[in-house]
Amino acid sequence: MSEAGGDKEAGTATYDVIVLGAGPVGQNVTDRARAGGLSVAVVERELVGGECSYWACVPSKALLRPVIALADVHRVDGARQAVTGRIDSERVFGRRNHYVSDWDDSGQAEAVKSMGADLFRGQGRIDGPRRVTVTSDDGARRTLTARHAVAVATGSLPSLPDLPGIQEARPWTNRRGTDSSNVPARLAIVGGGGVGVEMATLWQGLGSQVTLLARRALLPRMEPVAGELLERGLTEAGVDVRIGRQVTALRRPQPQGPVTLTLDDGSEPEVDEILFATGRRPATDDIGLDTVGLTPGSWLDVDTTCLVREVDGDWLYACGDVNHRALLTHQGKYQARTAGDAIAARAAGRPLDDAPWGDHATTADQHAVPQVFFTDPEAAAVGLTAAQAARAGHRVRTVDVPLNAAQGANLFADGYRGHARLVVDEDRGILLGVTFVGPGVSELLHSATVAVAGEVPLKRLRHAIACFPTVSEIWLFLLAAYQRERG
Ligand SMILES: Cc1cc2nc3c(=O)[nH]c(=O)nc-3n(C[C@H](O)[C@H](O)[C@H](O)COP(=O)(O)OP(=O)(O)OC[C@H]3O[C@@H](n4cnc5c(N)ncnc54)[C@H](O)[C@@H]3O)c2cc1C
Ligand SMILES: NC(=O)c1ccc[n+]([C@@H]2O[C@H](COP(=O)([O-])OP(=O)(O)OC[C@H]3O[C@@H](n4cnc5c(N)ncnc54)[C@H](O)[C@@H]3O)[C@@H](O)[C@H]2O)c1
Repeated sequence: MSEAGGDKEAGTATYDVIVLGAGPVGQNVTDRARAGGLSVAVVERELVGGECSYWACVPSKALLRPVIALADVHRVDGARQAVTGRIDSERVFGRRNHYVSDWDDSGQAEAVKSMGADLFRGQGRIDGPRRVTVTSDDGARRTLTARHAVAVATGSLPSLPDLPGIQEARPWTNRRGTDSSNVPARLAIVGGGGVGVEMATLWQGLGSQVTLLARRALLPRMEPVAGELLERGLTEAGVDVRIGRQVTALRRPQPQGPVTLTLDDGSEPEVDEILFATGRRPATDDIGLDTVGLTPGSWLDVDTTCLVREVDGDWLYACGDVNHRALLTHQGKYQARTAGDAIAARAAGRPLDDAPWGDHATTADQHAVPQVFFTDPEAAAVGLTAAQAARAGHRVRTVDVPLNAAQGANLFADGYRGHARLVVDEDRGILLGVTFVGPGVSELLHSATVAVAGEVPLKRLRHAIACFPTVSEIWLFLLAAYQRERG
């Protein structure tokens, strides 16, 4: 009997729950299933901690923070004069290396074991209902059986367009974009979503001449004002932002030489590296989906408890990026906590609390997903945009206020430039969505998330007083503008 309660024999073992993938999401399923008294096996093929810890959220924010801190200091007279040198990219890379533990996952592997789970290193594949094989690097194969559940938390991979010359160009993805310790003199970035704009901010800040190619507006899933202010910020930082441009082909005749791009306007810019930030695909092509009637390489469609809809028997769950609900670590962890608790409840024969906003429901995935892009300015939003709310059939009123209406914003940064928008459900008198764009707004977002998820009536929000002189006082101006507009 292992610590986690699995019965191990030569090459086989049985657990209550098997978790595929030990990223932040897999670890949270594990934690909650263990808290529910279940034995858990966790299978990881690369690093415990996943993409988030080593090639996405953590290294990108470790690299971005010095760039944004420097920009913030330059907006404060008196402090600006004290900072005269250039950014020290070597030290910034050292900071990043510290936060990714030099790509050594032993600390996180220990954390998984300290939950009382067993960790299996290797490629996990579903092999029919409730069964998983694990093939380790040396080819050894084990078979694990789950009494109650298999939870897929295998994340996502970069999705690259099929362009002539793309292989020869050896493009960067989020991997080299976050683990490189060389600053390319000229870097082209394709894609104006979250990865594209954060990478443009950080590599321009570290000294590259960045060209950002976006076929549509920047941050197209947010309110248009976010993309507009960000385009202005990036341009002022020196990024060559080209909206509406597409790459049609690439050439890199010498492996160490420059890359020549062909654009749809016929121009042929030359760069030293090109980074594709053109979205994600599910990491499900080699996890045995065909053995349970699903299509390899597809996103996994789940119900509110994260149970995969198209599989019978209530045993297959999918959490995090792989279910395509919201490709964000915090949202995946929320799904994981919910699914882990639902697995434990089902295993114990307890009734589920899966009505909207119940303990076993991921209701926030539909109504209150918060997101922050750590750019300059920062872009932060929760819930629906005005366009999404109108499409969903709500009777909507939008309220817009420049963030420098709040004295706290001006004291935070001289010449503060930013914007706040409320999307109000006029029938219910509650907020459907909130957007803040400006320096330092990331920490402001949770106030909006509480209001949206809590469906706090606007009448009551008037009594939630923000301190003077903080940026949060923008709530006062937003609510006053709302009252004015309603007459
Ligand atoms: C550049 C970048 C920056 C980002 N920044 C943020 C941010 O600031 N905030 C935020 O909320 N989100 C951010 N995201 C999104 C975030 O990284 C993902 O939402 C998050 O990593 C999803 O977690 P996950 O556990 O589902 O997947 P992952 O973190 O991808 O982990 C999946 C794990 O499963 C393992 N695995 C896969 N297949 C198998 C298999 N067959 N067998 C065994 N193991 C397997 C993988 O090796 C990996 O360790 C960012 C993404 C990118 C690309
Ligand atoms: N701070 C954060 O929370 C954060 C940061 C980065 C990424 N993320 C998440 O990670 C996920 C992946 O981010 P992403 O930016 O790679 O994906 P994305 O889907 O957000 O953006 C990809 C962009 O690339 C464009 N695109 C797609 N194919 C293209 C092509 N052939 N040519 C030109 N443009 C093309 C799309 O129009 C889109 O605007 C997102 O869900 C994002 O929310 C989160």
